[in-house]
Amino acid sequence: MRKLAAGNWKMNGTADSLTEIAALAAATGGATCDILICPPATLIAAMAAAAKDTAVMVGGQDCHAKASGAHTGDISAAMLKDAGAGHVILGHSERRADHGETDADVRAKADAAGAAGLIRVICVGETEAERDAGTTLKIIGRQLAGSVPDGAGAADTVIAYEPVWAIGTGRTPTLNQIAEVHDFMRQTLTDRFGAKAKDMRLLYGGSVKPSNAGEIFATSNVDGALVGGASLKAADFSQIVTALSAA
Ligand SMILES: O=C(CO)COP(=O)(O)O
Repeated sequence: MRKLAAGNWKMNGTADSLTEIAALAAATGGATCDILICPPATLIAAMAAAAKDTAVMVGGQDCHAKASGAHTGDISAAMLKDAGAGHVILGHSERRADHGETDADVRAKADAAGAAGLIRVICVGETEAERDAGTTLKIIGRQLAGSVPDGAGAADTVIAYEPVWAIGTGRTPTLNQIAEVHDFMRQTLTDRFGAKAKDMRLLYGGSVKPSNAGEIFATSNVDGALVGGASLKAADFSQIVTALSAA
């Protein structure tokens, strides 16, 4: 399977940030993994233009479950596609927390994204309280069951495990903890989707940086990363891409 280094710019970036794309493309010329940047929606079209003729792919950070209509401020999957996105992040913990998105909401958005021909990057992850309570695998299992649509396959769906307590904190799970969750996700998805789940990319996200990327990418069933802060600068993200290419 081709691995995936994905960057989530979150609510960061303006037109002047687009210079990072040329720098990223130049620094990752020999990469053997897929490279994706998900900027804020305002930058998708311009980033897609800047990334044309490079290996860098562009994605959205959310979409609405409906195809069109009276939903002020929202963006449909078809609009993302029209702007040049090929992927969309769904169910990020910040959206689950800030906008009250449920597993059912995420699944409906994932269906809409699939119908529009976007690859869905569906996020799951436990809070610190859930980990402390020993319920991590139960939570991940519930989120996978509720958020991933029927019929999902390796070509249209990527799963990102992002422990909420590791996002933007500089804290990461131990490699054993990452392996435990990723092995569990592979098994859970295989139980549901059969052989198709073997090649479904399972990303780790949460305080990935150049200094820890190599060991994380060597961990069982880790097929790439979803990177926040360290994806904003090509100088950092290119090192993560290089580490993934070498893994
Ligand atoms: O939430 C994340 C990516 O979606 C991870 O963010 P950080 O890499 O900044 O911890």
